Amino acid sequence: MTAPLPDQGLDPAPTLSAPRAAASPPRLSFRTVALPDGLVAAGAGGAATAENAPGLLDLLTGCADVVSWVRRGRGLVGWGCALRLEARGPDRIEDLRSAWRATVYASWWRDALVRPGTGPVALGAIAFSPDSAAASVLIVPRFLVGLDAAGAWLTTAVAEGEEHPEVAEALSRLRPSASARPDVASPDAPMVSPGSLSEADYLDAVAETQRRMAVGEARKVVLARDLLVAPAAPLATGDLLRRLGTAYPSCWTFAVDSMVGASPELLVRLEGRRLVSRVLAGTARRHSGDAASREREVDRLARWLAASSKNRAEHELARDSALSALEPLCSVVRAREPRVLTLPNVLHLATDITGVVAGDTGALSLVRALHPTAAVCGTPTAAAARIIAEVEGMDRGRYAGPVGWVDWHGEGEWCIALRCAALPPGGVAPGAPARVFGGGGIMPDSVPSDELAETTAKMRPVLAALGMNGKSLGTPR
Ligand SMILES: C=C(O[C@H]1C=CC=C(C(=O)O)[C@@H]1O)C(=O)O
Repeated sequence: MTAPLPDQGLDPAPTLSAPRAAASPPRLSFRTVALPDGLVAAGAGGAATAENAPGLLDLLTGCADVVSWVRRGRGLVGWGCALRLEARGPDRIEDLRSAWRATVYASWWRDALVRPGTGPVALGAIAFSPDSAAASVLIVPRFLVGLDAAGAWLTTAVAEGEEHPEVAEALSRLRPSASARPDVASPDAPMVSPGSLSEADYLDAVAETQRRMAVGEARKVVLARDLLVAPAAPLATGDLLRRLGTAYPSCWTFAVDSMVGASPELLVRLEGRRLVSRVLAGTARRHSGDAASREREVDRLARWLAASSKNRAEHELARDSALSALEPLCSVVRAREPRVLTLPNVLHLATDITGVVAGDTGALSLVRALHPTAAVCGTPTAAAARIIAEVEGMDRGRYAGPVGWVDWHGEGEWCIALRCAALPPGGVAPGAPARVFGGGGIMPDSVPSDELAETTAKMRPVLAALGMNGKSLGTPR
């Protein structure tokens, strides 16, 4: 008998509204067990190593309904859904936080490892705007495999009273299914069509935003656009993730509720009482070329970026917004001097922040305080959010919202959902396009055509994973 695909044959998950779950929490049972050494390996981006053990992202080969949180080959991947909590509106983050807390209190678990990511864990994706039609969600996967420096584990989640699957059965689901199609890149280019705004509309939106900034309405506004991209052949979400993880190993390769991407921006990680955050804003676009010219280009761009007054001012506003959100919740918080972060497609100005939280503040409370930073909204926040709503012409859904995971005592790791796409249910295929997002901070002295090129450069990770080659991607200006 062939093993079923990991996301096949599982019962549909119960979906609960977060306020309902907070009032009458579901009772779940979790079980975490250590996995034998060598079963899963930490390949660079989550893909197989020389020893031939599958990487975390290899476990998702051919799968559609998956969750992922992988960086440098370590993290969490899962499939199936034991519980889905949903929230909407201005209180969506607090509603999810209290529903998760109530669920944890009502649940039971066995976890001999007690490490970050073991025991009860939920992965979440939160809408950028309180007015979004998209649900903000926390998902408890039925099977979750984790890998850290000390080894791998498996957590299973079932309703109270149900049997946990045998470890052997769960392990059989870990092996990439023999029936899964190998990930072969299609020779044909994907179909690309404009999303909510054409390129010309986006340039108009930038001009309108700058006009409003000139009369003092805001100092910085982050504007985004979307593209609809359908690959030439069906592409499993797991395969898309593996391509992202391999090309962008230093980013967080995420998948939650059909939002997939490789984000470089850490909104907040809370471990014990210590937090870490990495604010990104200010961008230089990389071009292609041979290895030597790429190296020279990185040096030149890094010097240019560090000296650019427009990018420094844009960065400072994002950094200040994160610091002022964190300060009231921390007994101490410190920011380093900005540095340049180099990624395969772009360079960013980056500020690393560390702190110690006061009281029993959890990761979701920090997320609520931080979102939206001026890296994705602007300054002042309310004015920038209003301009975005009026000028951008689209519902961002979960793009630019928080994405990450939270554990049983409120610790976890959250990024901003950037360099990402919203996939149709069931995954991308010809006729079923992904909605790919890219944005950038507009300043009074921004050059609109540069901002447009920057959005394309930021879409490159996902466009390339969807099969657009260098030529069809164009050379960013
Ligand atoms: C809004 C995005 O990027 C943000 C993060 C880093 C640099 C940014 C910038 O330079 O504009 C943006 O603030 C995006 O990737 O869609």
